[in-house]
Amino acid sequence: MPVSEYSKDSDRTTDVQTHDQTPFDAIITGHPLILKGLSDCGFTNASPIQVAALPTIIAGHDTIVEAKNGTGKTLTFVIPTLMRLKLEQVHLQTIILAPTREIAVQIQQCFKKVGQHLPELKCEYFIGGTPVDVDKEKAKCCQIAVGSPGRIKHLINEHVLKCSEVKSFILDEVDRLVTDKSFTKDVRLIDAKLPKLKQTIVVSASIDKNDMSVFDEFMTEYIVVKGAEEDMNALQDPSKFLLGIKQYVACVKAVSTNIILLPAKNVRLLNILQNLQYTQCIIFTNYMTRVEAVCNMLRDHNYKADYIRGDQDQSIRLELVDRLTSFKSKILVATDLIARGIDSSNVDLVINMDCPNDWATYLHRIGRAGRFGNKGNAFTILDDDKELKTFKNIINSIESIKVKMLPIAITKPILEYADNELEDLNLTTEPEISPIQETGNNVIEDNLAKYSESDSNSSPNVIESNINSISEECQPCPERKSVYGYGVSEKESLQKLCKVVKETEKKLIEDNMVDKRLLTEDRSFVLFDPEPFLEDTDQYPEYSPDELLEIITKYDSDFEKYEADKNRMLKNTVLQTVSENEHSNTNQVCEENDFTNLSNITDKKINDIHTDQQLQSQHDAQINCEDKKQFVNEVCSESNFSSNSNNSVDDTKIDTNNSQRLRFTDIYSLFEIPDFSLLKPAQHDSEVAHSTDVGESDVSTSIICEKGSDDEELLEEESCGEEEEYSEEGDEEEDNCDEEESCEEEESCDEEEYCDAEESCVTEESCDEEEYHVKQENRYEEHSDGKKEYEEEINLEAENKIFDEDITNKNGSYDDHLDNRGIYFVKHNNKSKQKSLCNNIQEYNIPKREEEIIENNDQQIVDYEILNDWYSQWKQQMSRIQTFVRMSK
Ligand SMILES: Nc1ncnc2c1ncn2[C@@H]1O[C@H](COP(=O)(O)OP(=O)(O)OP(=O)(O)O)[C@@H](O)[C@H]1O
Repeated sequence: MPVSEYSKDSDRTTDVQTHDQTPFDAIITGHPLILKGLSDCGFTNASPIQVAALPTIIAGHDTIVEAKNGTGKTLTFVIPTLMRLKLEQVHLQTIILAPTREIAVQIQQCFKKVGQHLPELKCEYFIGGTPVDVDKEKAKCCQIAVGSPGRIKHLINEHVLKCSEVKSFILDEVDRLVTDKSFTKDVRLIDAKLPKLKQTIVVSASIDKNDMSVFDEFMTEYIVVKGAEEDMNALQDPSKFLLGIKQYVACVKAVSTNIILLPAKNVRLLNILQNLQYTQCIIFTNYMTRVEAVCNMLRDHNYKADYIRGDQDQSIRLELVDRLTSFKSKILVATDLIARGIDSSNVDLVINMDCPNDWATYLHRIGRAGRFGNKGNAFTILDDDKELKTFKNIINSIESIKVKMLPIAITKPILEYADNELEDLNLTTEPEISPIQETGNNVIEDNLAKYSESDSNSSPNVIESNINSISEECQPCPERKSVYGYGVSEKESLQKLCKVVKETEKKLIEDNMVDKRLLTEDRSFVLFDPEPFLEDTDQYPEYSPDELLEIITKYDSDFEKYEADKNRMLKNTVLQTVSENEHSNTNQVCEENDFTNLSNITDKKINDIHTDQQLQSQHDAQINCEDKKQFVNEVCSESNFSSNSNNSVDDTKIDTNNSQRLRFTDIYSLFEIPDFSLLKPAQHDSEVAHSTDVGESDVSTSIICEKGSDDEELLEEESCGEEEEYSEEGDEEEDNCDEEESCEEEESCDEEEYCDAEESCVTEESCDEEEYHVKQENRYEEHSDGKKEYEEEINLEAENKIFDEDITNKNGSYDDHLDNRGIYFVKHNNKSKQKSLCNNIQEYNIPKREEEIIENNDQQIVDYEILNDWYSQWKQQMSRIQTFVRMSK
């Protein structure tokens, strides 16, 4: 039934009804204009959470507000904020943070509506993706600032938003703001700028009990207010789910490849849409790339559909949300960008095309339907194997959830199925199948294990040599899909690889080889070869590591069948390298030259390949020689870097008492990632200087010169989106200023904190696109100004006080250019190197700033060589990791 037909108050669920209707004027006294505003918006009676929270918040207590989606939490802070506002004073009095720009705009609109009779009210939104100049104007006489943390932090740091008179600080969707480390830093920074004496209100529908301690940081004493529990109905309804939403799972047969799975899900989607009446629908997918595809598919079937995702221009995004909330769009296909907060009262159908990443995401997604006690339906389309299991695991952690299974063949309109006609989703999770029972003829048996067994005469590889310690720890559930060795699951394995990547980056940062603010979590993994995982390789750089991790994890093993020959060869390539390392370099300490030495590139690579060929022909006579040649050519042409024989670790330094450490070391060795912990930081400058002296300038500039190279393209492609948005939106000044923030962050955030933030990105199962986008946004805001970064590098003293300065000067753009290409800054003290760099820059019509550089006494300049080497090597390492991932399926 369309919402409009049952939207009378009495038809709403008890989620939003108190047993004795409480009119707002019973709670709010002395504010007739606010009451008038409420009444004009159609808000007469308060919802249970409003009844519970308003008195506490009006009384000035720090408060945690937790209530189901769509039950009216926004008004719990909008009303008290308006009540305490000193309208005659034009300075900033309240700051409200939200994790997405769209939510921020929505909150600001709510203030405007409820405060429509307060002519002096000045409530503005401040979000990334909009011109910062305009924000600066708006900030001048703003009383209530609502925004995304990045932009608000920026404006505070620029002293545009002045915090000294702020009386209340509100965090909407607080669980996101305080658990997503990319927000946490900003939130902390903002909080630190606000007066100690203020009221803090935090709000969410999904506060995890385990995360409560984090609030101690923001509030000393607080009151927790929960909507449902305060309400009489709470006893019957302790769950977090809205009573008005019926939840269904619709399965499709698990098939061998994603390429088949997606069309199968599309069929199911169409099937649902055809068998259901709905007013408005939001379809969520986990992947940015699918949003448009699903939307186009729907349009092909004559559905009126829009799509929204994070890489769209901000004005388009806002327009799309507006189309949804003003009921102009019937179906909106979206990423998790709008999973939270967005309120469109006519949405009564939510369809998940993929399994949400966690219970909170599921909760928020389906909470887009059933707003304020309306009824709605939520469907989650899953394959009947892995995805179904994952889904069960996710929702199992939520109390009182009821999900029905939709029959495979829908024979009548879905809502005509009586409850007893549909199976309950059995939430008992099935135990993982022991991989041992599945070996035999299975094509996806553990290639690594197979290799170890079948080729026992060959030199032992590092994995094999450490099998015992690993299996001891992981027994009794060994799994076959491991890139790590026996007893480690594929997922765990991949997560460990992810950690290794992070660990390596961290060490690079610690050794001052790269600038930590430019080494982001997205950098390394974009260097994976996308070909086997994604249909549309152009989209590849848009994936965050966590998304990639998930893609890889979910990637179907049947691909092995198609790529078997190639994989076998790659397998041998890697194993042979491992074997060589084991033999020849066991006791060599990894040296920094491993990274900078690019000599013997092609020869060594060809040698590797030849060795592989021999090995391959011994092992597999079926491989076609022509294919092999082609493969060799492919590898030679795509790789400009060879395995470096010095890249082994010193086995004697492995701490055998620490299996975790041991495993990391194995991986370093296996993938030839130098163990940076064995590097002496002091070596850095001298070694770089040495490599500069031997005339590597060609190499050093190759990132700049080889415009067509893969690395180059990837870097450009990745940075291009940022640049586009950045320049289009006129955020230069913002980014100028953000350098200050970075400095300040560096001062205030210790290394550990930084590492935590990095780590968080690793452990999240999949980075949703909203998150990705917001992270990107934060990154632009923090990092985009290469010039500023450069100045930081060369002027450490200024760095310490930069926060207090009002930086408005605009220098040349050459460093911007560098930054936009994703190239890192590295300290260096070689002037000739610096000069050649500047010349190269000039070739590309980039304004040069040679004098400025040379005049600098710190002699710290940008060095591309090391970065080029690093990228090349990293790329190769990543492709090897990927190869192992493929092999091990
Ligand atoms: N007292 C009220 N009477 C009628 N409608 C209300 C009342 N309070 C809120 N609403 C409406 O309910 C809808 C949901 O409110 P709101 O967006 O504040 O929910 P929420 O709890 O913040 O949801 P979410 O957790 O999804 O962000 C909005 O359309 C709002 O206008």
